[in-house]
Amino acid sequence: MAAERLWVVVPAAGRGTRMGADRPKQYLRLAGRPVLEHALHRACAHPAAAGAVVALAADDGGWGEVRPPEGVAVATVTGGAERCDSVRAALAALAGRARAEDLVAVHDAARPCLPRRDLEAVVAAAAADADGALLALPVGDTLKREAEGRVAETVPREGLWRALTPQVFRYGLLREALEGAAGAPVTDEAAAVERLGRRPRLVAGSPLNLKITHPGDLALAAAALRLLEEEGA
Ligand SMILES: Nc1ccn([C@@H]2O[C@H](COP(=O)(O)OP(=O)(O)OP(=O)(O)O)[C@@H](O)[C@H]2O)c(=O)n1
Ligand SMILES: C[C@](O)(CO)[C@H](O)COP(=O)(O)O
Repeated sequence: MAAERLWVVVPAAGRGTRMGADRPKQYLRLAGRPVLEHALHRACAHPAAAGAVVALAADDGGWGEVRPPEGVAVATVTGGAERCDSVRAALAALAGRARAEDLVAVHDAARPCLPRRDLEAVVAAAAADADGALLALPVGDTLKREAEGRVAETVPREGLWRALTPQVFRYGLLREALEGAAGAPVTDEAAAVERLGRRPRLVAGSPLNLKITHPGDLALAAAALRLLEEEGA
């Protein structure tokens, strides 16, 4: 990859309500360290990483426990009501430092098990594609739509993928997309970019890169992290 510059944005301003823990899930412990620390370090483990911005809740009480990644300066910004608002705030904080042609990787604080090879693959894909790229997984289960606790319909799964993160785009494109999507119900960066008529590339990622969302996910993430660390991945 030519001499690209990569900025890392980590939205970490959520409440983790679906987790139902005694603190926001990004501050639960995995291998003795905050979930957010694992996610941040793994998202910054790319040689082109020039800096990172982490979006925190206004009343965040845990950031002080997070050790900074080596060799990557990390700034913090106050996040917003929705994930897209937090990412938008982090992008605004990069104004004046990030050039329009720089790459930005947005990675959930709730995804602590990002394999290095997946980070490198999605960044390389975005560097080679003007529409950007995101890690994703093809749906492998039969999908049902629920209504009142029963099956309403079976949803055809052909061609369906689950979006993961990092999602990687050129800074100028991503800022334009998210500014233009203000108020729209976009739940990931790709959806905002798609609204501009772009078609980001899907990069098959590891199922270990799960988002800690529900109570059972923490144990899964602990097992996934052990696997990654055993493999040196
Ligand atoms: N206003 C928000 C909402 C979410 N996030 C971040 O976006 C990521 C993915 O969001 P999600 O899994 O939905 O986290 P929460 O919103 O905390 O979870 P919940 O919906 O269960 O409250 C998380 O790292 C979360 O911290 C954020 O930065 N700002
Ligand atoms: C960005 C994301 O992780 C891709 O699957 C997902 O959209 C986050 O959604 P959430 O509802 O904010 O967890």
